[in-house]
Amino acid sequence: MAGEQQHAQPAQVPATAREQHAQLAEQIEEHRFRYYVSDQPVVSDGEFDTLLRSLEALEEQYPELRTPDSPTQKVAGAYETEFTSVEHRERMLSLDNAFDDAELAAWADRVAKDVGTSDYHFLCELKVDGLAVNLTYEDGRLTGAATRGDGRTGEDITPNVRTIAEIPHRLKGDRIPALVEIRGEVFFPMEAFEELNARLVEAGDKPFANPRNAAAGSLRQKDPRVTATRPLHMVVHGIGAREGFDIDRLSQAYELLSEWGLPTARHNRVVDDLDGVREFIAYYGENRHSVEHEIDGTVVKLDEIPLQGRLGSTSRAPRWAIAWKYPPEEVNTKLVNIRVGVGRTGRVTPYAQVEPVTVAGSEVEFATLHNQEVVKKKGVLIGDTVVLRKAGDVIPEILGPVADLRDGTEREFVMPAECPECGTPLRAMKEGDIDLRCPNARSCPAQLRERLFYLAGRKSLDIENFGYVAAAALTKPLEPSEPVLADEGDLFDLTIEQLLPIRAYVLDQDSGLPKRDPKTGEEKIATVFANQQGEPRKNALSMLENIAAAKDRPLARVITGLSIRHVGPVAAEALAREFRSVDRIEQATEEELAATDGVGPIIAASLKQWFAEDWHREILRKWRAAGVRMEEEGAGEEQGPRPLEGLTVVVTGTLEHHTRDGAKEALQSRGAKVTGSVSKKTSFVVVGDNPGSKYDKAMQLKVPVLNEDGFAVLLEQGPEAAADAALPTEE
Ligand SMILES: NC(=O)c1ccc[n+]([C@@H]2O[C@H](COP(=O)([O-])OP(=O)(O)OC[C@H]3O[C@@H](n4cnc5c(N)ncnc54)[C@H](O)[C@@H]3O)[C@@H](O)[C@H]2O)c1
Ligand SMILES: [Zn+2]
Repeated sequence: MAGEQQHAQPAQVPATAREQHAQLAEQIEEHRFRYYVSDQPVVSDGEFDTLLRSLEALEEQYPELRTPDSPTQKVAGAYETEFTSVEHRERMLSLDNAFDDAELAAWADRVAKDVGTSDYHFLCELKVDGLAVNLTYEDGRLTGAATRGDGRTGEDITPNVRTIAEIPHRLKGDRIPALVEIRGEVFFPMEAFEELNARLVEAGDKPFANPRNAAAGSLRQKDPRVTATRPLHMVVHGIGAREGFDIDRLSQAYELLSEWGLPTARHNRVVDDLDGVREFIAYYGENRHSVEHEIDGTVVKLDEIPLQGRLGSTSRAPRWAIAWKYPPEEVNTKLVNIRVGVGRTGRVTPYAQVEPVTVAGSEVEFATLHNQEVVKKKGVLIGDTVVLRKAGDVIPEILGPVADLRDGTEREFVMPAECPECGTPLRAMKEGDIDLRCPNARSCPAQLRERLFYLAGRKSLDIENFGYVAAAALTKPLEPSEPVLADEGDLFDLTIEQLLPIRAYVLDQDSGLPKRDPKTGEEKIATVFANQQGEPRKNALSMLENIAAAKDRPLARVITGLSIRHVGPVAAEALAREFRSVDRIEQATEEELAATDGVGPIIAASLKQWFAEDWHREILRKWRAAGVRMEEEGAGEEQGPRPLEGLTVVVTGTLEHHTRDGAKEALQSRGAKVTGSVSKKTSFVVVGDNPGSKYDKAMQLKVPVLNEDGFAVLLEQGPEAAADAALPTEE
């Protein structure tokens, strides 16, 4: 017997290991209590799993420590709580995990060996991140609902579960069994999470750290009326005890359950072999966020129910199923500070600075907080331990605080009254705006820096060697005392002599904060444009060359570079196309601007406001004097004729001698309008290779179709000659 063995060789387990085991076990039990009973865990799942794995490793080394009451051997959750306990007819188990492909393959091998047939299938399911519940239906009526508890006995939460709209009080259809236990996961939708926390904070209650805790906390309410106000959902993922209901395959059972009106999963897949399983795992690893609930892994099950019985279960988990965990997207970290950043348009946004952590494969130090209202709604305090989430390519965000770890030193964030970069008092620009802005648009170093960086970027003038560090050095140097640029007006007149003496912080583009030396921790300062001998750096010289070359960029890019609110590349393109010069945009009335395709009233108003500022017009004057393009070639009355004026042309398919944009520009510069869809009003459709449905449409509507040769005729000789060169239309 195990007990006797322990007695026989007590010396084999060193006292330190025994002590370590006891300590770990106690910690784990405490975390489980916080997780399953208080719904307020203080460590992340990842940290918890690490503790549990350390315990397992210790027991691997000293098997005597693996007693039946070790946390590794039990389904967690046997606690005295305020709910009445209720016995499950069949045990509710946990799941064993596979953390890599070898563990998954080992599980599949064991199944193959023990199952005694080669005729079986794997059912792949998503692992829903919520809390497990058991529903008991007798003669089709919901007669009880319980949490998992220790797997044998759970908490009676029947009145609470009855408030969940998706869960039928009565099963519908025929073949309703005398008894069936339904197992599933209750979850809280991510979209509703922030709103719930906002409500809790406003009422002076503790916010939840993440949606999983919100689900558990909402369901396990003393007053079911509170549960009723929470948007809980459920996904069914198993069956327990049953009478008068026999079925061969779990996947088929789900179909039946669905007919009875139960919320079954939509993403399950039955596969023949391990490769099929791997594919499913890989697919949802990539598409984790295409699902309506949070998932923390996938669950692979033997689909044949009689074979499940043959494999049986351990004290904690079935042998016929295994969970594959995806890397956690949530970690706990300390909210060191809430800072505010100033954007290109002066918008001041708070963001979180956290103790650096690695999550979803990258190191995170900053997370967005959007605005001061969001900070309040999330209920986070500076100094809190917080749950940080980094999902895929999405910007890291803070979900909520771990309120149970507060020690009273945490403090509320107060939105500063003044711009952190230039000291100007902040204000909302319009009544009802949540966002505060720095009104010092012209020379606020932060705003000018962001504008310059944008102007030098891909979407605008695309100036190589002109990056964030240069933009910062030109606008907020340590030396000389005055920045070289007070606004973007003098950009094209910069000289190397002006640049050489500049010393400035080397700024990080994501945070706008000085980068630090990894060794000393000191903020980096550099003569950005000169080397140690005081000679120009190569980058500085090419930056100046590239600035000069940028004077000749197309008009639309110049307009984009002015950072006029709401005027991005698309609107700039529309403006350049319609007005063909900055002067004409300035002279146009608001109505004319608003009537332009792709512009509209908001942009029109914004343009009018922009041109009303003296310093803006001064920028234009200086740029013009420096030789920056202010009009499209061929613009203005005195310029050549517009031979294609009045024509509407569609270009489709791949042309040999023109890019799509090139073809468009060639047409537009001659006055034609280029559109994306063919109608009766279309004058010509230009087709290249693989033209697709637009070609068919043109044929249908008998719109003249030009191949590339015909297109050349149109450009060179005009519409009449082109009509003769059109392809024959089928009758
Ligand atoms: N942060 C903490 O302090 C803390 C404490 C305790 C536990 N935890 C976390 O809880 C989890 C461990 O809990 P566990 O032992 O219940 O194991 P588990 O959650 O890893 O797996 C078992 C559970 O998965 C659920 N499940 C979801 N989708 C399923 C599906 N399609 N088919 C079958 N079951 C499905 C079931 O409810 C089942 O009970 C870990 O993620 C752990 O990190 C965290
Ligand atoms: Zn400012």
